[in-house]
Amino acid sequence: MGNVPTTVKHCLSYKQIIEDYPWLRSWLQEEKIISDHDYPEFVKIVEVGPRDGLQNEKEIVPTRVKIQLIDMLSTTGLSVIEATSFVSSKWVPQMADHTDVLQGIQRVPHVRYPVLTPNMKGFQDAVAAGATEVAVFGSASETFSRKNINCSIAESMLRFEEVIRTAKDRQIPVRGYVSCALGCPHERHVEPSKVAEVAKKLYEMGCYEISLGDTIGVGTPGSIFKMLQTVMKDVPVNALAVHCHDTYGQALPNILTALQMGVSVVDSAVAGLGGCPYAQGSSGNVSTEDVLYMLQGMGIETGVNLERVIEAGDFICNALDRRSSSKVSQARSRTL
Ligand SMILES: CC(C)(COP(=O)([O-])OP(=O)([O-])OC[C@H]1O[C@@H](n2cnc3c(N)ncnc32)[C@H](O)[C@@H]1OP(=O)([O-])[O-])[C@@H](O)C(=O)NCCC(=O)NCCSC(=O)C[C@@](C)(O)CC(=O)[O-]
Repeated sequence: MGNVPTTVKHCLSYKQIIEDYPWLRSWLQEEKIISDHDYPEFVKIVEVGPRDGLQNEKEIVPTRVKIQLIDMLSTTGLSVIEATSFVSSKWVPQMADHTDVLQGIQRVPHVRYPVLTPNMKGFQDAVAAGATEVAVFGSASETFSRKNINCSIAESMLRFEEVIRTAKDRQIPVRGYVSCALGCPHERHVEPSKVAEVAKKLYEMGCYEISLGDTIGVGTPGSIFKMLQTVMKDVPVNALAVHCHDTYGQALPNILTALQMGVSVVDSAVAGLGGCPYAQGSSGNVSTEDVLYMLQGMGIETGVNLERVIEAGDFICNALDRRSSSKVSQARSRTL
């Protein structure tokens, strides 16, 4: 929220005043009365651990473990937990139990459980299994699109169009992903204009939110700034989310940059699990615990209980017999 003196904060709706008198903002910033950045007051966390976090695990994680993880996450205050994906089990064996997972979890009111659906088959299977929200996933890189979903970007858009249209008829919300938004494991550089083009198409087709994925975690505050600046010309900022992997340790600074630009939806995975099976060498997602700790420190609301997320992280790390990638979780276990 920035550094607003208590008197200003308490006696006036300063945000409203700044909206009514935009010239006041620069004066307040120059006088250091408010921060140079207008951070969102609330950030929605989209927990992708059970899907993005687990899809790349070599050993098949037992279905009951996935269900327990989702059930634990459901008690943390998270409002969105991506549960699984309805993709080919030949391509991603770890997600073969999608129906059992979706039907086995205890759904908590006000928590949404979206699932990935790359095409009509995935969509139909997901709906038959009880999905009430889905996500399509495209790419800004032609090569990654072919390797990940076995079709060109243009073909993927035709597939998604059908999924989105059918979902709309059934009043099922659709989220859209754009992978390789800051770099591709095959083509390396990806032009921000290409990211904007794909994001715009998904948005115009009816996706309510577009998640921009740094699939291989190569982005920096400099590159995410340029990419978001370009995308924001075509898609309103309140429809954008960032999805950062932490390969180069840049995920938190990248998220901070996105927040400074007005983005208020952040994807993250409990315990920093994850990696994409079609992006060799990329590391896990930014950990939910670390994002929450940063947001708490900035006074930004999320509605999510950090301690409970740490417990869910401990549970899944024990089940996988691995140390959490979350710095916050590691620090907490050292100080216990
Ligand atoms: C997209 C497909 C399915 C196309 O797969 P395909 O082989 O090109 O599909 P096809 O239409 O040619 O059909 C071939 C066979 O697959 C079956 N099939 C067809 N569709 C489905 C389906 N939905 N579910 C189950 N089976 C399916 C279909 O029935 C047929 O079966 P057969 O007759 O040979 O027995 C395949 O390429 C696939 O499953 N890819 C996996 C993609 C994936 O899950 N990637 C990881 C997630 S993306 C990601 O992690 C990035 C993200 C989102 O997190 C953001 C970021 O980090 O940037």
